[in-house]
Amino acid sequence: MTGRFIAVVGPSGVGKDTVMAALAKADPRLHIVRRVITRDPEAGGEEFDAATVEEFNRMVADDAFALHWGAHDLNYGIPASVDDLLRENDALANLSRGVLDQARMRFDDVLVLALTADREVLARRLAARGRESAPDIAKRLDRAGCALPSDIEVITIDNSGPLENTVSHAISALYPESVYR
Ligand SMILES: Nc1ncnc2c1ncn2[C@@H]1O[C@H](COP(=O)(O)OP(=O)(O)O)[C@@H](O)[C@H]1O
Ligand SMILES: O=P(O)(O)OC[C@H]1O[C@H](OP(=O)(O)OP(=O)(O)O)[C@H](O)[C@@H]1O
Repeated sequence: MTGRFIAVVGPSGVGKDTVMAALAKADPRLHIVRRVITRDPEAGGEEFDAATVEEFNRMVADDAFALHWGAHDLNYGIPASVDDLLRENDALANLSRGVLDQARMRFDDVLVLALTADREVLARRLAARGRESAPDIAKRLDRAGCALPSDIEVITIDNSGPLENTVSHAISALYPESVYR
């Protein structure tokens, strides 16, 4: 594998999916990993493959996932086919902070892109996104302070400001040797 597995992490509403989409649009070296989620296929937001809990459990039993976890009463999986993508490309995956240690064991080259924003910004963005109910938003905000492992390479970027700033900062940090824009 020559590509890097770039785990995009941060609290709910910080902008992980939005930043990933903007990064993939801005730089052809970056490819988004499409997740399998036990979420209503009509829920909106990121593009994902919807599965029922039964289908998801079958995929776990069949070793179809490189990584999988549970959060927000949902199951999430990174398909094992990510290995094909990593043969030639860098891959961006929206990950739980809770599976970073597992990611490090599963992939040769893992880099963490940690996005941050103030709690007020998170609350405003989650309300504006409109995908979750008020109690679900409150639960998500309660996880905003979740810690990262200390012994892993992390690029931390504040996404409180304009998206373009986050994108140019991230690309310079991911490809410091290149002037590509
Ligand atoms: N830099 C930004 N400036 C303004 N709004 C943003 C920015 N980044 C993300 N958003 C908005 O915040 C909301 C949450 O973003 P999303 O990508 O769904 O976050 P996450 O995947 O981390 O939960 C979305 O409505 C998105 O359009
Ligand atoms: O353990 P944590 O680091 O808190 O992350 C928990 C989950 O939250 C995010 O999911 P999802 O993209 O569904 O939620 P979000 O869009 O609200 O961030 C992330 O991808 C994890 O699946």
